[in-house]
Amino acid sequence: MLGINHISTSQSKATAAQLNAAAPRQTSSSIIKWLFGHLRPYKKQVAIALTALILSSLAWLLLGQGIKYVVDQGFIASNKDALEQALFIVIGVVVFGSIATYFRFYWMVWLGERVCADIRKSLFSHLVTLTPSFFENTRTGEIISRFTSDTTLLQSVVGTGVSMALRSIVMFVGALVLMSITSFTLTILVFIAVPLMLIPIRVLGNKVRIHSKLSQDKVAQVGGMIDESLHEIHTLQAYNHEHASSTLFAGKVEGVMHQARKRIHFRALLIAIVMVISMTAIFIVAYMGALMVIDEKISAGELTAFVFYAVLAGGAIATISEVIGELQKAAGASERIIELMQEMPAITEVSRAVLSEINPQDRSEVALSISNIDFTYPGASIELLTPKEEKQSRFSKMRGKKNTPSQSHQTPSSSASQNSQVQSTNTLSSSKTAALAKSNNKGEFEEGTNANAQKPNSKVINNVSFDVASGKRVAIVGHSGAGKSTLFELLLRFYDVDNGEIQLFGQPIKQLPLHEVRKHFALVPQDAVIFAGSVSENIGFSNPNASEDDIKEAAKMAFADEFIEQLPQGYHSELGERGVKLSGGQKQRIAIARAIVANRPILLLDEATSALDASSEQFVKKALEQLMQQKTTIIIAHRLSTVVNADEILVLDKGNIIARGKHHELYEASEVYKEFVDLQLVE
Ligand SMILES: Nc1ncnc2c1ncn2[C@@H]1O[C@H](COP(=O)(O)OP(=O)(O)OP(=O)(O)O)[C@@H](O)[C@H]1O
Repeated sequence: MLGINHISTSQSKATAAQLNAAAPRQTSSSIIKWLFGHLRPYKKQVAIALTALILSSLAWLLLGQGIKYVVDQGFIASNKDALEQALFIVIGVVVFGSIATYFRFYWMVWLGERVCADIRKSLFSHLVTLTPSFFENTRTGEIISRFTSDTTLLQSVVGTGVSMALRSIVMFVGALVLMSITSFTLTILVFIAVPLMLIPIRVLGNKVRIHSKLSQDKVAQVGGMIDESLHEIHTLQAYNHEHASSTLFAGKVEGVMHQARKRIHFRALLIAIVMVISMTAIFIVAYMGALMVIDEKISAGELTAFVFYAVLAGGAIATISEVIGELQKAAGASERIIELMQEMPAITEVSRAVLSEINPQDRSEVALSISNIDFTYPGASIELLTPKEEKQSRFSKMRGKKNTPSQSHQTPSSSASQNSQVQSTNTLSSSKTAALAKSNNKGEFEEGTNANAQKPNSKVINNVSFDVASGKRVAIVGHSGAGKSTLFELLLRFYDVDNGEIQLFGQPIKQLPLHEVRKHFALVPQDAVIFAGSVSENIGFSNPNASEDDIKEAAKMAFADEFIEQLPQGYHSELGERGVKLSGGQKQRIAIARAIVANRPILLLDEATSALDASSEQFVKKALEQLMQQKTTIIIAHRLSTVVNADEILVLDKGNIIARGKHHELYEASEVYKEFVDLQLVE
């Protein structure tokens, strides 16, 4: 079956930790540069936010002077007029500060949201260019987590965190200056108290951070389990696994709770200790200040203003230390996002300058020409290295060389696939690698056997050659695991062949842009893929220029129009996630209509093996016939009628073409084909 649904939740997938291990570590400055690089297009908004931030901070600092005036000129001098005047000034300052705060808050949070939206957009655009091998080796849950929680973390840090930190820095410096002007002696006293406060902030803050990280990891595991259970709900329920899954889930949630308890404990302790130290320090400073007032060294107003500034400065320090923790978290999140952004597609296009396009007029008689191709899945051969080769491989990796010994025989043109092999080697978990090695060898691989002797068997496609003339129909038959779907993957250039060449209308596909190759193929996988969306959106998915009429026309040709019209909102009916509201045959007809709308010259069809009821079967058969009219078709055949009507049949066995010809010739000439037809093909 063609693995169109590449993202699965297989246990054997590499975790992000393994992915991260392979990626180069980011330095703090590169992370900051990357993050603030996203602010560059919004210089105007940054300027407004910063101006508002400075103005609002100055307003709050000015308030201290207002308080001093109230105390000295109003209270102490018992002057009602001065009190009234001071009241108006203070209210004016408060209103001004509040307006500036509005702008500061609005634009800072706006910038956070903006940066987050931009990062999400570019991350998604990048992810959809990565080749399937990447998604086979990375857990979906991890990618989703980078998308959602990591970008959300950045959003809150850029929006709120940075704003709070900047405001606190301005406040702290301003308060410090005003404190020293008000009373130098008291300022020195405060300076003795500040380090006392910083010690618990540093020690306990570290503990809080460690436990936050651990609890984030545990939350990610919970997310992974929800993702897996809900996607596989049918299997879960069919095996009455609800209770067992719930128990397992409860265990994981309790794990989060346990971790959270430790984090909360340290956080609460931190708050309590900082409170004791800061309040004690303030009271001691206030006491010393009161003594100075009695000795008439400073005025009562000055003391009040001083305490006000000391509280502001203390608050600013607490905020800064909190934000530093947040920034560290954000740095981790940025690093995880940057790693994803730096992940390169395993398939690389040759330089734009030498890329050509296929002119529809120049389409040659031969639509596809496949010559002597070999292919091994990336990473599949690593398990087959001899201990000596493994040692060499590790050594060359340590020295930064990319080639593993098993790749050294490859031609320079296969460098992209070499890169992908190196990537996957780095990221594949050992269980996956072992599984792959086993599957590729069809059980022939045994521990302790000579690895070199096994090497040829790891090839999924072995020296395959065939041509498909324009307008002809080629059927591929073979046992499960013979390599039929892999051939499709190679034609669509999801992977590069290790040796040999594939030509599309006379041009090597490696010389064509990827989109140019793929725009010549319409793919109908065995399991029809339905996206969450309306019927129209699902059919029109393959062609953004398709009109409503084109979509209806295609649905009619695919014998889907009738059942679509019976849906509650016809073509606008929502199909639900993965098309849960449709039957198997209906999904297939939607997929066929999608291929009709695409109107591509070559069809890649993977005939469904799942049994449909007789009338559905007939509809799907007729729909496929419509689709294949006047098209070049390669079809992975599971039905007798398909092979009987094919212009050529290729019999694939363990990656080799072992027989080819028309049905009646092969049935007579090839034992394997005869056996295959008799046992496997349905009427
Ligand atoms: N992404 C992959 N990574 C590693 N090995 C793979 C991958 N996909 C398939 N294989 C292996 O390649 C071999 C050929 O698989 P392929 O899916 O091409 O077979 P198939 O003939 O289409 O089988 P089926 O009829 O069961 O779909 C199998 O041994 C399979 O285990």
